[in-house]
Amino acid sequence: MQTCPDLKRNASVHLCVGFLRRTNSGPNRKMVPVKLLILGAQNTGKTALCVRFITKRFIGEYDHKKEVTYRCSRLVDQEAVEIEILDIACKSSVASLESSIRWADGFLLLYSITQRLSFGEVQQLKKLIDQTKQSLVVPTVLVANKADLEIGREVTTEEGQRLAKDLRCGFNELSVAETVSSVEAAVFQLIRLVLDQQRPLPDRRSYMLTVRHALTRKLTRSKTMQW
Ligand SMILES: Nc1nc2c(ncn2[C@@H]2O[C@H](COP(=O)(O)OP(=O)(O)OP(=O)(O)O)[C@@H](O)[C@H]2O)c(=O)[nH]1
Repeated sequence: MQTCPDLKRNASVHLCVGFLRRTNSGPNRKMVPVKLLILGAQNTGKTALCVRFITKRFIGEYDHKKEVTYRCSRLVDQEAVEIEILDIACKSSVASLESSIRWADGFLLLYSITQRLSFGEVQQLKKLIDQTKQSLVVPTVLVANKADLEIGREVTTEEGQRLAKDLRCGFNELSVAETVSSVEAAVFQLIRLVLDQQRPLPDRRSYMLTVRHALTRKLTRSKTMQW
């Protein structure tokens, strides 16, 4: 296993993957910014997931003292997306946690299948997210990590699926250590949820026009009746 003690030493890490070089999108193409926050109990693999997504490598141990913002650019369904993932310090105050929640557009909620306590913690975290965001729909994906440690499993896949349904989240059970593709799939699923929420409703304009016409007709009719 490789160690990476410096990753959490810098307040912000800029790991920009060469997206523009790999695609035919020109430099003038407008990127959509998407801000993600990864949350979960200690030792669930939050930093490992971020580093895996950004670098495709699994690094065993990290220094956990400071928060880190990971940055990269990816194409998601032909959309150029500028991604920021905030991995906060494990001993953050509630005030700083709430401020990070306000900053983010979407949330990765991580628990470890070998740690039942971490499963309980994601429920508390989702409650705090909903209270802080005060929005009916908050893009969130629940990630059950360490699926390679079947022998130490304390949370079943069905329990994870049920919780995701209750919390109205996406769900992925995976092993950051074993597969990079499932990590990418989970992050992309969240990005899609964020992009969907940011897109204007396709029929919002026509709906507004319909309402306007109906109101105009009603006003004209009532005027006619008055005269
Ligand atoms: N077996 C296994 N170990 C993993 C997996 N993901 C992470 N780990 C290990 O779990 C430990 C914790 O991972 P971290 O990424 O440091 O966890 P964290 O949630 O960022 O921890 P804190 O910053 O303390 O909250 C490390 O030893 C990782 O190597 C996985 O999928 N399988």
